[in-house]
Formats: sequence, C-alpha cells, structure tokens
Amino acid sequence: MDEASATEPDPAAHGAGDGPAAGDAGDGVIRTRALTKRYRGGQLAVDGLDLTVPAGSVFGFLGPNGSGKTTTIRMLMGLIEPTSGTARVLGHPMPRASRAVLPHVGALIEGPALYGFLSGRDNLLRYDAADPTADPGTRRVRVAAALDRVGLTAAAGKKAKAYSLGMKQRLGLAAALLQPRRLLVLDEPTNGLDPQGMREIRSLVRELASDGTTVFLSSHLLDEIEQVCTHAAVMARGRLIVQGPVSELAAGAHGRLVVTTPDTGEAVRVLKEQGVAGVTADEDRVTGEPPERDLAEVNAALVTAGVRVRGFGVERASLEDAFVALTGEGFDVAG
Ligand SMILES: Nc1ncnc2c1ncn2[C@@H]1O[C@H](COP(=O)(O)OP(=O)(O)OP(=O)(O)O)[C@@H](O)[C@H]1O
Repeated sequence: MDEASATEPDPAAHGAGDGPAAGDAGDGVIRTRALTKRYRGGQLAVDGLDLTVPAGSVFGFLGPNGSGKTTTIRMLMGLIEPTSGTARVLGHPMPRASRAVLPHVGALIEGPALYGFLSGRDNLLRYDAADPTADPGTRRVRVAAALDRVGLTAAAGKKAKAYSLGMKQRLGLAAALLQPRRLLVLDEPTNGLDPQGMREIRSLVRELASDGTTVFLSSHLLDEIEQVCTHAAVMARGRLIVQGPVSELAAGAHGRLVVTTPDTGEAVRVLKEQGVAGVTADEDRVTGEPPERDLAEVNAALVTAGVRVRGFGVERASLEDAFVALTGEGFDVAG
C-alpha cells in the first residue's frame, strides 16, 4: 500500500450488518467515482474513472494494452490502493471491505495458479480446502459440480500440466465457481487461447450470466466484447472514453457506405464528387462516410457515370467504428 487512499465509512466493517448481499441495490455491482491511480514512478495509469456496472450485465472492459484495465481491476479487488477517488463493489468500499466482499466475488486474474503435478480434480480439492468457510463434508460434491460446470469432468483425473491453455483457463474458472458468486471478474480470460478455446470460454461466460451472475471481463478484442457483452466501457490512456449498452455504443457510430464494383477508380472519383468523405478502395470495394444527402442520388450518379454497381449500401457500424470515431485513432490490438 504505497499511497494514502480516499476513504469512506465501511458499513461491512461493523459486524452484524446484512453483508454485501444487500448493499448494492440500484447502485451498480461495481461503481467507481473519480478513481485514480498514479504509480510511484509517476505514471498516471487510471485517471478519474467513473464506472457503473449494472447488476446482471456481462460488462466488457475494453481498451488497448496499457490503457489501465489491469490497474483498475487490481483496485476493484482491493489488491492495490487508489491514489484518490473511490471504488465500491457489491455496495461496499474497496479495499476497506475486502474481507466482506471478496467471498462473493470469483476472480480470474493473470491466469490461474495451478499445480501441474496434481490432477484437475485435486487442484480444485486443494482450492476448496484453502477456503475456511467451505464445509469439508461437501467438498467432493462441490468440486464435481464445478468440474461439470466448465466441462472438465472427463479430464478431471489428468494432471494439470497436460491440460491445454483453454482447459487451464476453464479449471481456473471452476476454482472461481466453487462457491456461489454474485460477481465474476475475469482479466483477459481468452488471452492466448486458440479459436476453439475462445469459443468455449465465451459460451461459458454467457451461461454463467444467464444464471444471473454479473460478469466483468476485460479484453482488448472488440469482436469478443460484441459477441458476449451486454454492456461495455472503453478505456484509452487511463481515461474512460464511453460506457453503456453495447447496442447503443455501436449505434453511436455512423457505419460505412460500401460500393462493390469492378470500376473502383471511377467509383472513387464519383463518390468524392458526391461529397462522400474518407473514400478508400480495396479490391472491388469502395467505402466512405455516408453523406448527408439522399443515398439514392449517390447511387444514380454512379450509374450515370457508367460505374457497374454490384452492391450498394451502408454497413452496420461495429464497436470498432465507434472506438475509432470516439478516439480518432485505430484500435491497437497488439499483444
Ligand atoms: N506497477 C506499476 N508501476 C508503474 N507503472 C505501471 C505499473 N503497472 C502498470 N503500469 C503502467 O500503467 C499503465 C496502465 O497499465 P495497465 O496494466 O493497467 O494497462 P492494461 O490496460 O491492463 O494493459 P495490459 O493489457 O497490457 O495489462 C501502463 O502505462 C503501464 O506501463
């Protein structure tokens, strides 16, 4: 704990209380206000973050590498103190209420810590035994249920070191699911997985969410957020760019006018003449920003100029278009 943090009263610290189960009504499962982290070296990693994660959402925390996602997650989990601002999880302030809150939160951060020489099942038995609140009498049942949940029953007897990366991630998720959780926090859960492993984790996330668990997952993959998340927040250089339902975020961008034609050179000329901005050609596709004017007129101008139009229309905007429109820069997906 290197810096002083802004603190506020901690209702969970005074015994009795209702515990985190009752504390977050209407407030969001996660709520931060002006949350800021400046590291010792002076690096401003998170800058005035106001985040609200609705109960029951699958919330995508999106941003290029270095945008402050992991730092935020570490503050939310009480692993590091904010420099200033506040973070509440399940209605309680972090890191002060960590002991009351964390038993209700399953986390998969920076890959699961597994013993390679133990089987998947034995790894989970060990995890469960490390939890002082877990009843030893029902341990085997809990572990079997968690293995089943993530589709590892058949591989439960294999040593963890023989697992694929995707299986290891699923075993980590199983560990997070040994107890019923109200919130799952997953830091880049599909990072490094092959497409099949990614699909498995994504469908598992959807399944968990359909049971009512709120899932907060970070990712640098826009299409992943579009495929699994109901809500998203976009980070760039430590700052929140936008947050809201994924459908609304994508709708905020305009989409692209797309003309498919073998006569790309002529099409580019006509579209520019028609006031279409940002025209680019790639093979038989010419795209640009949809102009204000009637698109039927633009199409007619192409045809009149002798351009053989095979396709003409506006493609739905993706979250990537929204990101580019909001930040004025491309999305760096390195790493
Ligand atoms: N312990 C630390 N000390 C100093 N600077 C740090 C530390 N951890 C992260 N940073 C810096 O803070 C900024 C945000 O990093 P952070 O890891 O939170 O981003 P991220 O979005 O999670 O990226 P990644 O996906 O690469 O982890 C980066 O510039 C990073 O170099």
